[in-house]
Amino acid sequence: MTIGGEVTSALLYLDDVSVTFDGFRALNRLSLSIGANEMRAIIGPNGAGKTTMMDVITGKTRPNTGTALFQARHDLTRLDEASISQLGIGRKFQTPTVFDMHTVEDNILLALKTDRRPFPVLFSKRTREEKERIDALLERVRLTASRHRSAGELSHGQKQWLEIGMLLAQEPKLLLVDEPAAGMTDQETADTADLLREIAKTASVVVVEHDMVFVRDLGVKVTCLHEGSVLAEGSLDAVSANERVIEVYLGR
Ligand SMILES: Nc1ncnc2c1ncn2[C@@H]1O[C@H](COP(=O)(O)OP(=O)(O)OP(=O)(O)O)[C@@H](O)[C@H]1O
Repeated sequence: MTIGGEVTSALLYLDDVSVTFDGFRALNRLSLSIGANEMRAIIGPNGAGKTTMMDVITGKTRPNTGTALFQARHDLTRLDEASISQLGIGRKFQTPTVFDMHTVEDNILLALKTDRRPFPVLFSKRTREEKERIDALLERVRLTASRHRSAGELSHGQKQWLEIGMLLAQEPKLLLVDEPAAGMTDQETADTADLLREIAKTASVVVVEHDMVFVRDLGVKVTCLHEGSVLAEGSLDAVSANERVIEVYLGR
């Protein structure tokens, strides 16, 4: 493997990655790189390989062939999921997984601690530093006013933000977000785009999304996947005008 400029400057570098399930190629020689503090939107029809790509990055799925490097030196194809998470790669699945019975701020506190057993964490004294970090994270995800409510009472959009706040507590260098706008109101969708843009000032963000209004709002480079490879990449306007993209995805 040659270590060229693109490899060394990229935070995430995928090259020639293939994943086969029972003879079916879910990823087909996929190449993609994400820079530091870059936000990228990934679009594409159902079955294009978007989830499988995220699974390769997080170590859930091993590629049959190809290169997956983080910070030009960590070979993601050889690390397990826990090690990859510790490198600073966080993943937000489509359905929020927060602790409904606990308050919003306790959810953030649980995410801050490495000891995740709720009893010792919630009943131990909070340090000043922890309080400040909780305040800052709640502010960031727009939940300061809801801090004492139980997470189960939040709207769907607020639960998504809480989970993003819990991921931010781990200070990720790369955040993978799967369809954050699904099921959100128009206002929540617009607020989520703002939030992700803010996050991208200090971390890289990969957003898989079908909602084109939201993708336009993000205002970032777009990659369209199809049949496990990159079909088109560039500005949303350029990608949307691509005839193949219209044929396989947008024009449906
Ligand atoms: N564990 C698996 N075993 C067999 N086939 C799989 C497996 N995981 C994914 N696939 C297949 O691989 C292809 C790519 O799936 P993937 O979930 O990555 O697509 P996607 O772009 O995320 O689609 P969607 O937008 O519907 O979530 C699909 O045809 C899917 O059926």
